Amino acid sequence: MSDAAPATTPASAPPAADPASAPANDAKDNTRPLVVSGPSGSGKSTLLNRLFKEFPDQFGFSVSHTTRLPRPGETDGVSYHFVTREAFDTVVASHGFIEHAEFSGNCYGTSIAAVQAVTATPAPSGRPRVCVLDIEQAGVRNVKKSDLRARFVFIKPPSVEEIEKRLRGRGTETEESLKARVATAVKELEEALVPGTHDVIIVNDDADRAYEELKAWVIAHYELDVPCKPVEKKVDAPPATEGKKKSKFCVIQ
Ligand SMILES: Nc1ncnc2c1ncn2[C@@H]1O[C@H](COP(=O)(O)OP(=O)(O)OP(=O)(O)O)[C@@H](O)[C@H]1O
Repeated sequence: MSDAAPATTPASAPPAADPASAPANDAKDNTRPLVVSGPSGSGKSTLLNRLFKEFPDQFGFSVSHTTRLPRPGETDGVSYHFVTREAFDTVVASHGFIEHAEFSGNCYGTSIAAVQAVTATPAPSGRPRVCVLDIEQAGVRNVKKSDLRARFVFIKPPSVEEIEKRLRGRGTETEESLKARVATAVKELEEALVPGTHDVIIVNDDADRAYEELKAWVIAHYELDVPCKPVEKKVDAPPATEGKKKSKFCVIQ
């Protein structure tokens, strides 16, 4: 892969000159799921964890379905929707899953209904929580076919070599699974970089810089409560108004 690409590549049409005539597609809408995809090792979890930490309770992952039995401490409807194979197959047959797969004899799936349910539990502001989908390319294609009206962010690694290095460093892969992930990454990158596939492409070369890019993009497309940071006092700042109720959050509109 080339290192020459700009850090952030708007993958959609350029913005309209007059904001008043901006397409409705650009309006902030928390009911639109945020799809974050990218090859294994590109840094999706790293960036999303930072986002969730900085904006607590304002994002949510959907609850997946599984045919495996609950483990001690797991709650149905919270950890997973624990279902029978028959019930799982019914959802498959009705095209109710965005993505599903079988691992070690158990089925797992992300349902469209579960994604929609996330917005039903509002954020502390009362606005809908933003449902985040961390999915693979096949899932991205299915979301595009659905009525979910999602927004698509692609996290691009600086190079395939860097993915391999990071996955080795993460220490979660066997040599075999590592090779498989790298091979999949090459294919995913080819497909994902076709213009129009994603709304924005963020190159995760430097985690701090990539996070700032992601955060700015998310704030521009969703209504979030931004926790206020203490502002440094300026010498000529006007005196604070006494008795005024202070809010914990600044709302970015
Ligand atoms: N910009 C970066 N520079 C260096 N290392 C990074 C960077 N971003 C993430 N990493 C590291 O790379 C490894 C893979 O990151 P992460 O687990 O976030 O990837 P992922 O895309 O979520 O992967 P998977 O799809 O397999 O879950 C982690 O060890 C993480 O700490």
